[in-house]
Amino acid sequence: MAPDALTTSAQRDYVFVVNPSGANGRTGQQWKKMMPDLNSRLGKDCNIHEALTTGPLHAIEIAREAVRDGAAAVVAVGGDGTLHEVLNGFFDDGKLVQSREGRPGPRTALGLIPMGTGSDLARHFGWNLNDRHQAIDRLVKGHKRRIDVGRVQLPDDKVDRYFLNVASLHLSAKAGYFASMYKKLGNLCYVIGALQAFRSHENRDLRMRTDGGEWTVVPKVTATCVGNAKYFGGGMNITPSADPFNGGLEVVSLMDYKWYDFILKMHTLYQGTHVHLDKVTTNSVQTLEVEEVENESRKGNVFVQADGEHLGFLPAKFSILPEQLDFIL
Ligand SMILES: Nc1ncnc2c1ncn2[C@@H]1O[C@H](COP(=O)(O)OP(=O)(O)OP(=O)(O)O)[C@@H](O)[C@H]1O
Repeated sequence: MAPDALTTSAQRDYVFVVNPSGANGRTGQQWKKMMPDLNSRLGKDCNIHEALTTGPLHAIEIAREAVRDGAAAVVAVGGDGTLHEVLNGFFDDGKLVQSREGRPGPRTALGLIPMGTGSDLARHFGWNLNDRHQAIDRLVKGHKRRIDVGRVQLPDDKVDRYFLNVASLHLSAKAGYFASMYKKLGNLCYVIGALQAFRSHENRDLRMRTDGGEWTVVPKVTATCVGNAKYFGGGMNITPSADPFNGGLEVVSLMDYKWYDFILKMHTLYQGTHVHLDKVTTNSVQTLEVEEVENESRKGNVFVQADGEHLGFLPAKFSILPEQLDFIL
């Protein structure tokens, strides 16, 4: 990774966006422990910049500034929520952010040191969770691959949102919304979130269309999950055929699930075998649009999430943007 003579200083900048509150504060502690090793192994070839977030959405601003400055890489240090925010910093006003001077040369790459509660993207790649030596090895090797990015558009929200893992709607999105309130309890937060979401849940008929085709009414939807990668909810293999390098999204819908279905079939969600069951459909798409059925009395309360972050409510459009970024593998 020796810098060549034409490389500017900014093009050697590695900006680490650290959420000190991630994983109930463990991210901040682990980050401090790994700094000496990181400096000694990466510091001779790169300028290491540490940026601690001060609250929600701050990581978006830090990442956007770093990309504008032409940094070599922006590395999210934390969970999927921090990665989600850093990813969103690569985009502005519906487009990829360009470096200020439109400098030729290497584009800013996206990296991840997974230190969150769920760390579901790390599971997709089979990385050891919270293994800081392995994470530093990856950065030192610097192997990159163009990765697809998922996009969610909510008409009421002027800002598009981007995701790497899984976006979803209805029960799973509501469960994620509640789970985020119980992160102090570690992975148990997902179980409590699901129980709380179920209390007020009702399966709903929803209108959907894929790839700009005909609208159809899908009956009694419990949850629809749109995967760029496989995992959500701290290890559920919800979209088991999803691949962030194949230019498509895997859509999995659970229909007419009752509370006891989750108890009896929970293990299939972790194994990824639920897609072979009745009441589950799976589909490979480029775009999916979903809206509520007209004339329903209960409107406006179908939750939408991406990468575990609550985005809002239906209607929503999900699409794939192939090969958007260099991702450090
Ligand atoms: N300094 C901060 N103080 C409080 N919250 C923060 C801060 N910085 C970021 N956040 C918020 O913390 C949330 C969760 O962060 P993160 O994803 O890193 O950890 P996690 O939730 O423990 O892990 P995972 O998402 O993998 O389950 C994000 O939604 C982010 O907006």
